Amino acid sequence: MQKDLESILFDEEQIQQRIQELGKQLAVEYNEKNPLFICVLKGAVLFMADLIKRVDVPLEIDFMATSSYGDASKSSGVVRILKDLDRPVEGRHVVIVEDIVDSGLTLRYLRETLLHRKAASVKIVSLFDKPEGRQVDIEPDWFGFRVPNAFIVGYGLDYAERYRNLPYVGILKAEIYQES
Ligand SMILES: O=P(O)(O)OC[C@H]1O[C@H](OP(=O)(O)OP(=O)(O)O)[C@H](O)[C@@H]1O
Ligand code: HPA
Ligand SMILES: [Mg+2]
Repeated sequence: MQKDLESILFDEEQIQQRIQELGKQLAVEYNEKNPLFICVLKGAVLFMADLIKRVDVPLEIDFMATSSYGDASKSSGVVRILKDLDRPVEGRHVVIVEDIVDSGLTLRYLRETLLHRKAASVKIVSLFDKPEGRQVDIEPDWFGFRVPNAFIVGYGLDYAERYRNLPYVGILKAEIYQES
């Protein structure tokens, strides 16, 4: 699969090292708040699994699935909830765990939805931030790495559902998403 990548941006060790740092920061912020960490499926599944092991305070987890890219490399602009949370968030300190903030449309929708449901607080941790992709005004409260304005895959991030299982992250060759 590596032959489909133009370059590797972050290897396994760099990713794990950065997640450890983020975990420590989150543990300081959420000590004694019993936060609810919400994983935004599917892309954030690897990050969520590695992150929560590094947040050494009591917390709970839940999952939501959204889709706006489908099999494309550009957002459709419409965010759909494919799977909702199991339990109410009213009164909870919520941390949205994302793999990437690109246009920002997914996160804006999720943040508004959770605030509307009366969460006590809603903050965002994203492993990757692509500021040049932004279409709406939203920023993660914590992020792991800035990435260039290119389509990246690996470590949960897909193109047409592929490449999620790469343990590293890289830029997908343009010819791969232009051929289909
Ligand atoms: O900032 P945005 O432009 O909204 O892009 C970010 C979102 O897009 C991707 O999800 P996608 O809709 O592809 O679903 P997936 O996680 O199942 O791949 C990614 O995992 C983020 O959730
Ligand atoms: O660069 C990206 N790669 C994969 N999925 C994405 N969803 C938003 N941006 C990206
Ligand atoms: Mg996707």
